[in-house]
Amino acid sequence: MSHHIADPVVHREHWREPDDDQLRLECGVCGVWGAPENEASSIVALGLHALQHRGQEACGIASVHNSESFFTERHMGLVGEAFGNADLTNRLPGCAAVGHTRYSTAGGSFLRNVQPMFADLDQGGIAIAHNGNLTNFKHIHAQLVSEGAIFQSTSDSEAILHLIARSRKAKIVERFIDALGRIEGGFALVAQTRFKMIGARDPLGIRPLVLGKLGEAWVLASETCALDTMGATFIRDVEHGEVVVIDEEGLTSIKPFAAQAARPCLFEYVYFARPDSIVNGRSVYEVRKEMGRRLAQEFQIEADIVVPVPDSGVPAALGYAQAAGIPFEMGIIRSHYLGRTFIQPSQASRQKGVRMKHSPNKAVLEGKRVVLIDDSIVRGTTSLKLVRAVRAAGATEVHLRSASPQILYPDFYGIDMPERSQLMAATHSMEEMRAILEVDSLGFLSIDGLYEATGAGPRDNTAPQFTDHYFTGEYPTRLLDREAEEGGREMRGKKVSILTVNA
Ligand SMILES: O=P(O)(O)OC[C@H]1O[C@H](OP(=O)(O)OP(=O)(O)O)[C@H](O)[C@@H]1O
Ligand SMILES: NC(=O)CC[C@H](N)C(=O)O
Ligand SMILES: [Mg+2]
Repeated sequence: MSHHIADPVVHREHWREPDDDQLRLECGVCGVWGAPENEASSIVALGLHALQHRGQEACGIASVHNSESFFTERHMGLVGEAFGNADLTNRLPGCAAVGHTRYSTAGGSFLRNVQPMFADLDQGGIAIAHNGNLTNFKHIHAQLVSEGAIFQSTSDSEAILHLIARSRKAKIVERFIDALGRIEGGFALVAQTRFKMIGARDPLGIRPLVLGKLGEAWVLASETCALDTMGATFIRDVEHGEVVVIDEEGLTSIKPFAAQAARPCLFEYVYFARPDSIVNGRSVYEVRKEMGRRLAQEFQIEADIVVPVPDSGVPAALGYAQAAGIPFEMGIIRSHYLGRTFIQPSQASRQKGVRMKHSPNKAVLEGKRVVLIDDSIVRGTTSLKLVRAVRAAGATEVHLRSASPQILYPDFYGIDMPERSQLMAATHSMEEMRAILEVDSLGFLSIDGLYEATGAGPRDNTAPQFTDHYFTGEYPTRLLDREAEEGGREMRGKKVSILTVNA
């Protein structure tokens, strides 16, 4: 028997469209507790605007009114379209609210997967917003479904709600923590119950979460740039493995996991976070500039101009230009009217998208030897288009530099990084890449150069300061679902070779 439902993917092999394998962004989460009457949702909407770069697929806000009623709105599309210029005081009333801006990593892009997700528990409602990806979702899902759970979505985040609902503990915070004990992977969570806001970060702190204050109100957000937009003051990072509970009593910090060293995600510095954010105490802008400076030291080259691939390549190019003493020029102009990643369902339309997003600036490129700087090269689609465009605009030489090392391995913690077969550096040698990208020379920042740029010193190979699995293949956790697919092969801490890399 078959019946039509909007999302029939749960029991299929493909958890997303087979061709939908673009490097995607992250989700953004934020929440406020104790805001003036009916203002919480407007404050959260501001925070979500600032976190738009972390996800452009969908967004939502859930508010709590009078510690009694929950109001939720979930929309496909951008925050501005959903919540901009609107009076939210009636639509989403209350002094507490939580919000989410989504890029899917588990489950397709449609309304039932949009967050915050809400459940009515026996103690009252709970709304949760999740940034990250659970590495044991399929395992938990199979177990819950066999016990009779009925999932309303195909998103991994819903599993957390089921686990909270099924916990035998008495109190909501205990049930929340009970659920955290069952999930694995990367997560930054912000939840609202009738009386409390709860924030949590995974045991390694892979995903970011910061705490702030706005007058008397407490604020949680993925990045400090959201605090700035909301008008809140940064208090501190939520620590790795920490649960913060905010209610009438104030803030309570709980450390429910076995203590271990933090391993935040290095890619927040490379690409995800907004340059004006402070991540793990370091300015993202400064780190990116330093990546560029180190890139210039690692590869010295004669050139006339340094050109960034906007947006995220800009600070590294600035650092490079300053260190190399070569003028920085905006040789590529980026359209303001296209999203950060112009996701298209096919490779052909993706290529067209890259063409629409960036245009060469002939006036500065003509007759010049160009160093082109991007933060990362994933599939190579952006690079090849731009190299051709820069040459067509009259550049005499093009030297391409990536301000991060070669991306060789997929991510399972909230970055929708493609499989190795799609990653250019995983399937080609340096010389092959140079030839395919049609550049005079090609260079990638070393892993130590990247670590140094963060201010953390060189990579400590026995206890790395960050998780850098996309560069090294060393995953900081076990990967239950993936390991099951790989026939039970342990992947944690190992150099994983799913496909052979050409030297
Ligand atoms: O090798 P590729 O598969 O083409 O992917 C790499 C590109 O994707 C990212 O930019 P994106 O367009 O997502 O965002 P940005 O505008 O913030 O740079 C990244 O900064 C690279 O430019
Ligand atoms: N990028 C993310 O953090 C996504 C969150 C969640 N896994 C989802 O797919 O909705
Ligand atoms: Mg880019």
